[in-house]
Amino acid sequence: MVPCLASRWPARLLRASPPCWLAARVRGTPRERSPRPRSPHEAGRGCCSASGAPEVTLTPQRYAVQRLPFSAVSEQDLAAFERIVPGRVVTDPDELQAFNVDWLRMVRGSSKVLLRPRTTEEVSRILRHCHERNLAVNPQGGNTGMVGGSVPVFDEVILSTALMNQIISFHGVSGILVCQAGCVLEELSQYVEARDFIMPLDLGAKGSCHIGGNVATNAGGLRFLRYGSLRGTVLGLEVVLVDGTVLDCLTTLRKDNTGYDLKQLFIGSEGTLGVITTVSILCPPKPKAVNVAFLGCPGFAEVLQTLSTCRGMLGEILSAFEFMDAQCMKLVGQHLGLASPVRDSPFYVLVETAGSGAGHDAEKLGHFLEHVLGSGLVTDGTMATDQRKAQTLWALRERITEALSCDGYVYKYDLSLPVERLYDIVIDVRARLGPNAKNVVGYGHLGDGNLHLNVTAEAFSASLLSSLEPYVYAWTAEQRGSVSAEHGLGFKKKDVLGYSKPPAAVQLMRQLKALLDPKGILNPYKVLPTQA
Ligand SMILES: O=C(O)CC[C@@H](O)C(=O)O
Ligand SMILES: [Zn+2]
Repeated sequence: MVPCLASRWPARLLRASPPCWLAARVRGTPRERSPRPRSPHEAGRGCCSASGAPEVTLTPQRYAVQRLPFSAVSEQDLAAFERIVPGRVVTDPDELQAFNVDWLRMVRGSSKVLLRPRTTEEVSRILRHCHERNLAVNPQGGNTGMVGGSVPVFDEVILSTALMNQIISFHGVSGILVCQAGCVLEELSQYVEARDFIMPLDLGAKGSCHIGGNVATNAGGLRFLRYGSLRGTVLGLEVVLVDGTVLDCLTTLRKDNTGYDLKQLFIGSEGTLGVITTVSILCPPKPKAVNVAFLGCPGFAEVLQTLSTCRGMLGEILSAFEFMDAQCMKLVGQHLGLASPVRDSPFYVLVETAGSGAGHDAEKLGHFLEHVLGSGLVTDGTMATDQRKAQTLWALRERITEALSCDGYVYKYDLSLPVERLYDIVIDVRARLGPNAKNVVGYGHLGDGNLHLNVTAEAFSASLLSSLEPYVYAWTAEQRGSVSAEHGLGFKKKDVLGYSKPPAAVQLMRQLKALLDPKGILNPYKVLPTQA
């Protein structure tokens, strides 16, 4: 058994933490949420022990990366920070540990200082100081990213948005929410749901992730199929530029065609171009009826036909279409003790509908189920109309990441592929690795053409990595897919940008970076490929 160390979390997260066996990171209907997501290493009945796990290897020891010639934080800098954010400068190494290590415990920096501003003005003064002093800065939200973008690589100053957690306004007719970047997604969900709206995005990490981090990484998640990308639902942003300038593009307008849409530069830029401090976002009305069906399919061809049938028969009420293979299901059972109500299928799909008429939706779903069962596309299935059962079904999908982390070292790939080829790469990689891998699994947001290909092994192995990379990236590029569908590039994927973007695009990205951050102090070593 691979030991999973109970990871250290920021105090607010630990306070919110229920006992691990209770804290099912379930999703269910939009009405009720789990208290917080857990690190895979503090979760999972039976899989995690609090002792015996090795310290996470320092990033520069595992990866070839050289510290850039930034200044080191001095006593004078600490005194200046103390004047800007009095009592909110953290230098205690024990406290800093959780902020230096990523959620998956795969990368570790060695920052000596964490700053906790409350206002845009404080962020502006911090950045102005760091810019003048040539100090590198790592903006950090809930630290739930998957690609090592949210923690320092070396000794960057960590700028946490955790205390920037105020809701500024909510408009009950338009559904437009304006809030600070450090608001936790789940808390925003609860706030707008009490007013009959929902957030346009939902993620397994909702209990910890910050809306500013979601926007900075253009997070996808479970509602993408229905409500689309944050690039469409974010209406405005306030961003602090590297020299401390506050860029107020915080419009709440649905339509605004005046010049370049500057906010799009910061959405998905992972904190490398500016620090997002306030977000204006459009929330859809809360659906009145939510149903979840969990189905077993005899093959991937049938999964695809079920998706087409779903689109045709459920139309406007379809709100999620997720798939997972039998290996995923085996791991959630083995490591988390979750039993699937549908068994012995090579593939499973989770279909969610969300609409405004319970009777109408149930009738549509009923006809759909009758059809897919009758035609053999689906061999077995179960349906939930009540919230508790729906949550249990969602947990089978949402907790796969956690189960994988309990299985060993995980090599993660987050690919956009044409749906008809989407599972071929899983079969291919499984054959390629043979017994060198423990498990090779495929799951993800099939409705969005997004595969999560994950490979587990007892421990990190450079030779296994070399069998996977660049093979997986080249395979994806051949299909004109994306090497990062929704997780971003961060530190771990920055050098594979070229598989999804042409040299001219990468060059333009470098020029934008140089324009907005000429000293390169904002989240360095992330997003853009290392230059020779
Ligand atoms: O762990 C992963 O690879 C995927 C995580 C997340 O994007 C999900 O869809 O569950
Ligand atoms: Zn995902």
